Amino acid sequence: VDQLSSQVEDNTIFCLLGHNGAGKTTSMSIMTGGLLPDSGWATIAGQDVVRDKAKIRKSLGVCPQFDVLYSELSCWEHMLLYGGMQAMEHQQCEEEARRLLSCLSLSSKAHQRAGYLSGGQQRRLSLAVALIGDPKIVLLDEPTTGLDPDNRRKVWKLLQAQKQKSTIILTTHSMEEADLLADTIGVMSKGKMQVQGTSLELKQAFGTGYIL
Ligand SMILES: Nc1ncnc2c1ncn2[C@@H]1O[C@H](COP(=O)(O)OP(=O)(O)OP(=O)(O)O)[C@@H](O)[C@H]1O
Repeated sequence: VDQLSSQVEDNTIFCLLGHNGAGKTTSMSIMTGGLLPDSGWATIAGQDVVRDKAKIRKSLGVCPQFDVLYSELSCWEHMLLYGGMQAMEHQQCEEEARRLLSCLSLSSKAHQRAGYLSGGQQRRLSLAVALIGDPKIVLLDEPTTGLDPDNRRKVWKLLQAQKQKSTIILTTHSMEEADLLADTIGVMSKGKMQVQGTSLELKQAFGTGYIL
């Protein structure tokens, strides 16, 4: 990642769009504190991602590119565990867990162990875990990869509603997804941010329109 400079407004969705190897996950890892930048800096709500990592993590929800779930814990137990980490009160945590599992069509799997879920179900559980407790900032690395069209739409609906409570940064390969969800789109290639703007601005600048 080279000379990346970007700013995301509160309660908006920022989509980082780019091909395989563009540098999206690397950028996300720097924001979560998983990777140290060689130079430069990033702040979340005014706090430095390296220096104030512990403080930032309290207001961060993360869905990594590859699901990091506990195979022996059920969906429900995952929700309670992560809700607890967000210091949610028990009853509120249960209500929120029920709501999120229902929005992501996982209610019938609530008491199934994560190790026995399908790939798409695990992906949705990873997303539910990232959203519980309404973290101020939500970082989602390709949250809809591997989902069927119906579930992808459910995720889009959930994220659009979540915007009222969180600022969301997500990576995707899908132009359709970025177009539908994003308030601002950043297009990355070869480690650099090539262009940023709203969908309309990008279409006006680069779109050729349709020829019938
Ligand atoms: N730990 C690492 N050390 C060295 N190079 C790395 C490391 N991790 C990733 N890279 C390289 O950095 C580049 C960007 O990788 P990154 O995972 O950020 O891409 P991406 O945009 O998320 O791609 P994808 O869509 O395939 O997930 C790739 O060329 C990759 O090989």
